[in-house]
This record gives sequence, structure tokens and C-alpha cells, in this order.
Amino acid sequence: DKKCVLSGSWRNELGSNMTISAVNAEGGFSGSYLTAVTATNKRILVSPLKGSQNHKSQRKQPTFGFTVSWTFSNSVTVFVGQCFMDDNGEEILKTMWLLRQEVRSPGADWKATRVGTNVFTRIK
Ligand SMILES: O=C(CCCC[C@@H]1SC[C@@H]2NC(=O)N[C@@H]21)NCCc1cc([N+](=O)[O-])ccc1O
Repeated sequence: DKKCVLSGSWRNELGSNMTISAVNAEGGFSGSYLTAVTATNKRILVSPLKGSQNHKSQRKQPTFGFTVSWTFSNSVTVFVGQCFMDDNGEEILKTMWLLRQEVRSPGADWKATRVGTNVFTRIK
């Protein structure tokens, strides 16, 4: 039955949008991410993403990971998740993320990482 494919455009429950390129033979992909929210007072800009998924040919609902290197703030987010087909045959990406912000010293390292979840649905 139908496979869940990562390439294309996705939106999450925060209103962020991401576009993922074609997935290459090794499962590698790249794309861009436009977050709807930020923890800084900086102006939000499109940011690049790079990731990989389990070998695309073998998997119907592949697991994946990708990193967004934020162009407008000294921080990075890694997302991990899985691409599912939901009950009405729609694709959904269930993810968890870690957001690491730059801090000034090792003493501040304890407060530098946030964690959360995001669910993405395909933008038709
Ligand atoms: O905001 C960002 C980048 C955008 C993150 C968007 C997240 S990624 C997970 C979730 N999903 C999604 O779509 N959007 C959100 N970095 C700020 C980190 C930071 C905070 C502080 N501070 O709080 O003081 C100071 C300096 C800093 O660099």
C-alpha cells in the first residue's frame, strides 16, 4: 500500500512551514524551514535544513532526523520522527525536537536546551 514520502511541503501545529527536497538513494535530503515562532526578538528568516531517513526503498513509514541551523539566531534544532500514513491515507510526521541556544559560559549550559514535539501535515 501507499508509502509515506518526506519530500514536499509540510506545516506543523505552530504554523511553521518546511520544504524537503527529493530524498537521494542514501536517504539524504535537504530543504528549508520557516518557523512561525522564535524565543528571540529577532526577525524570523528562512533557515536551511539537512537530514536523513532510513533507506527509502525498503520502508513504508520511515524514521528520519534533520537539523535546522537558524540563520537569524545563534541556535540549532534537531528533529527526530517518523512519517506515518494516518487512517484516511494522509501522511503525518510525528516529531520530537531539541533546541540548543548559544549561552555565554559552561555555567549556563544547564539552561541551553529546550525539548518539545511537533506534528506536521502535508501542504497540498
Ligand atoms: O528561536 C530560535 C530559533 C527558532 C526556533 C523555533 C522552534 S524549533 C522547535 C519548534 N518548532 C517550530 O516550528 N518552531 C519552534 N532560537 C532562539 C534560541 C535563543 C533563545 C534565547 N532566549 O530565550 O533568551 C536567546 C538566544 C537564543 O538563540
